[in-house]
Amino acid sequence: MTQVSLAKDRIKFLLLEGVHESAVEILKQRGYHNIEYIKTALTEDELCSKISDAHFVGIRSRTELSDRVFAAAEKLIGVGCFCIGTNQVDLQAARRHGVVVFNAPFSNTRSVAELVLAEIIMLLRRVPEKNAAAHRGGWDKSAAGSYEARGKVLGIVGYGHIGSQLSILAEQLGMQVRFYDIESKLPLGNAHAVGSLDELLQQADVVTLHVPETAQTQWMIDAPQLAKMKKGALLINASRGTVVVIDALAEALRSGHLAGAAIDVFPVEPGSNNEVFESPLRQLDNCILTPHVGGSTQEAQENIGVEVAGKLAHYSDNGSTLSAVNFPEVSLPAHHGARRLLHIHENRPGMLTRINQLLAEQSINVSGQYLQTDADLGYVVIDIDTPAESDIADTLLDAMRAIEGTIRARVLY
Ligand SMILES: NC(=O)C1=CN([C@@H]2O[C@H](COP(=O)(O)OP(=O)(O)OC[C@H]3O[C@@H](n4cnc5c(N)ncnc54)[C@H](O)[C@@H]3O)[C@@H](O)[C@H]2O)C=CC1
Ligand SMILES: O=C(O)CCC(=O)C(=O)O
Repeated sequence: MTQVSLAKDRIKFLLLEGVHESAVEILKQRGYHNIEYIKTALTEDELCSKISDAHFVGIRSRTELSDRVFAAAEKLIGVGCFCIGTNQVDLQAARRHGVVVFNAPFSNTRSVAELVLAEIIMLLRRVPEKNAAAHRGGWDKSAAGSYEARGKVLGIVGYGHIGSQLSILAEQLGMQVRFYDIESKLPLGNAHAVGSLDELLQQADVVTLHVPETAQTQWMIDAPQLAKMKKGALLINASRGTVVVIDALAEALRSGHLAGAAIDVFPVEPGSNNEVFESPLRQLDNCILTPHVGGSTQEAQENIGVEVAGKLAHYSDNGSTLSAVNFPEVSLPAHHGARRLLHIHENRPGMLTRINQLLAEQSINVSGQYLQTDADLGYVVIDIDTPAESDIADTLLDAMRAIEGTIRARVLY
């Protein structure tokens, strides 16, 4: 499959799930006006049809980009996840199709940490139940089961960007922070690491989950783990819906083993605000339910829009894959006056030799060459000196396409 450089107005961006308008502004500033903007996620069938003429697609956490979608996306060269998680994208399939995937690894982390901090206080004070009762005309003025955050043990599972920021904020409230992470992490402030998930569950008054969706974190919190938590403890999940077994949690809340929970992410989430949200947790007043809004603040969304749209435009203009999540990373200087050839290939012996042979046969002077490979993918970028009126780059591109093992090739003018 090949892709030549196109005039910017022919490069189509398909933006889904209502990504922030800042993304549209950035793309327009960078000269890209062919933008289709859709507020919801699409089903796989809808997506397969919509994506067929798109060169870039922008999504959030709800859009599944499967192998089938990539197969239908014949022109696609880049994906922007306007969020942190990339579990909704088949990253291996993207590589096989020569599609680079970018995300925004930091921009919404503070927003999640702040929401969780607020939920800790609300749950400790039994606000969800009191609020629900008041809405029904009840008046539950009582201190029973209500506590200060000061002095309580906060157990953080996953001490990454969100977990570690929360750690600092919670210590400001006087909480004692312990965390469990599969990697060795520098404890911030007075926090300290514990050796196992079970240890953390047994010690914490509040357990909060900040892990990515992986095979290891899938259904990590089920009935046996909930049983290990202290009676009257609280659980917060703003990570991924597949980390907690919802039926087990509902039972722990119903039985009173857990005093409360705050859940932002669910195994199945509505694709748009017009769909009904179904969950056994809807019946439980001691559970704060939020519609996957941990990262949904104006600040975070605006910053994410700028960051991810900028990465997509940069890749389109310049070929740079710096900070891509599924591709060999190549950071490239501007290619003023040179034609730039981009070649994505299977990492086989002799690939670079064959490309360089083509250049030598045409007596082309190479002004820059950049190569990065990993186990099975190679990405080489070649700047060639050629007069502006020459069409040698197109000739070379055709020859490069013919090399066995080529996944995708482009030329930038
Ligand atoms: N609710 C929302 O709107 C949002 C949800 N998220 C979710 O939060 C997750 C975490 O975000 P960040 O802190 O930025 O990610 P991060 O990658 O900085 O940190 C994740 C941490 O979890 C650890 N980890 C991985 N597997 C583990 C396991 N099995 N047990 C214990 N620790 C494990 C990692 O070593 C890492 O330190 C994201 O992957 C995303 O799924 C992120 C942003 C917004
Ligand atoms: O805001 C969103 O759409 C998704 C946020 C999220 O879960 C993430 O950044 O991983």
